[in-house]
Amino acid sequence: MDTTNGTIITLLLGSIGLYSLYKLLQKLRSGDYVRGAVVVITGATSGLGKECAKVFYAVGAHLVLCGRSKEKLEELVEELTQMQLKTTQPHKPHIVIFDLSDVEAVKLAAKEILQLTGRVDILINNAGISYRGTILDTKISVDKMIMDTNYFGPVALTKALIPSMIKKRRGHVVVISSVQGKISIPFRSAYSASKHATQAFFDCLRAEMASYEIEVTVISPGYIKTNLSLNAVTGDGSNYGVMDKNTAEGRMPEEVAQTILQSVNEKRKDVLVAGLLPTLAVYLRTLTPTIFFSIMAARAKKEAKPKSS
Ligand SMILES: NC(=O)C1=CN([C@@H]2O[C@H](COP(=O)(O)OP(=O)(O)OC[C@H]3O[C@@H](n4cnc5c(N)ncnc54)[C@H](OP(=O)(O)O)[C@@H]3O)[C@@H](O)[C@H]2O)C=CC1
Ligand SMILES: CCCCCCCCCCCCCCCC(=O)OCC(=O)COP(=O)(O)O
Repeated sequence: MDTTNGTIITLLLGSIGLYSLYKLLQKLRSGDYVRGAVVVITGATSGLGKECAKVFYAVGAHLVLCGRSKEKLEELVEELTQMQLKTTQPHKPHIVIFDLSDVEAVKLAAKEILQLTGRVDILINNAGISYRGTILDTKISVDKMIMDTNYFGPVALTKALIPSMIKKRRGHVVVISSVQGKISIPFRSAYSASKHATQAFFDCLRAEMASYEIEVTVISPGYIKTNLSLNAVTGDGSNYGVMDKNTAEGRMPEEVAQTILQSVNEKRKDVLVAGLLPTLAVYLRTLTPTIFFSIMAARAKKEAKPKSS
């Protein structure tokens, strides 16, 4: 081995060593960020929200679990308190019940949260509902319901809680958007619009909060194996009630919850949690929109149900 090769190998090993040390220090420091932090999670009754509750509880967060069903939240608290934890002092989670689509109920819930805990360190806006339908056959009341739940609810909750973060000059707002917050696919108009609005609002919030040391993380997952499609609504407001193949074959919610914890620890700003095709689709939409629009039009044509007359 000549001197040049030797130097290159030494530099390479040195860099790997330094990088590993940096990652280790980051991991050690990040443990403190969530341990003991008051973490509010919406949509904790099911799917991704429930898994976030488990993952954040396991690292010592002081949870406030939000949802519409008291029974399901109480079951989750029971499940959490049965968990064998490495942290010495687990905090008993609080539960707060409200419907996110009702802005007045959201404001009251925010007050209740602050009365219970005195502060919020991390807010995870996770709850959401999806939809299946054609634009022409979808009632405007359904468009509004989706926007109320997926957009105005998280916006109202964030607005009500963020002044308490500003006072403390500490806080982190996370929102679970979707790949569909970056690209629109056919027959998801209301859902996709609500997620695009979410992306825009929280990008703006990030800029406005930078001077207060408040972090904003937008998470945009691809398909996750949850009840999202089963709970989706159709254009007339009825339940869709189907476990879609894409959803059933999606990522496991516990894996996505871990990514969310890591993103919070690393104070990441915008996180796409998706496979190759959706990721390419996001780039295609930006770089060559005409091609993307043609692919979507072909998809709409292929998936459209034939009209009976
Ligand atoms: N699963 C997927 O493929 C993907 C999901 N996402 C997003 O992840 C988030 C979590 O969804 P996921 O876990 O998959 O789906 P689930 O249907 O399993 O969970 C949705 C959660 O949102 C709650 N929720 C719905 N409507 C309301 C409301 N009006 N008020 C209060 N809570 C409400 C539900 O509560 P309740 O039990 O009361 O119905 C439930 O806890 C959503 O924002 C979704 O858009 C993003 C990308 C992909
Ligand atoms: C150079 C080659 C580029 C090829 C690009 C082809 C484009 C392929 C289209 C891919 C579309 C991906 C859509 C992903 C949608 C998604 O992951 O949504 C997540 C959700 O929020 C799921 O909600 P839903 O209610 O729709 O189940």
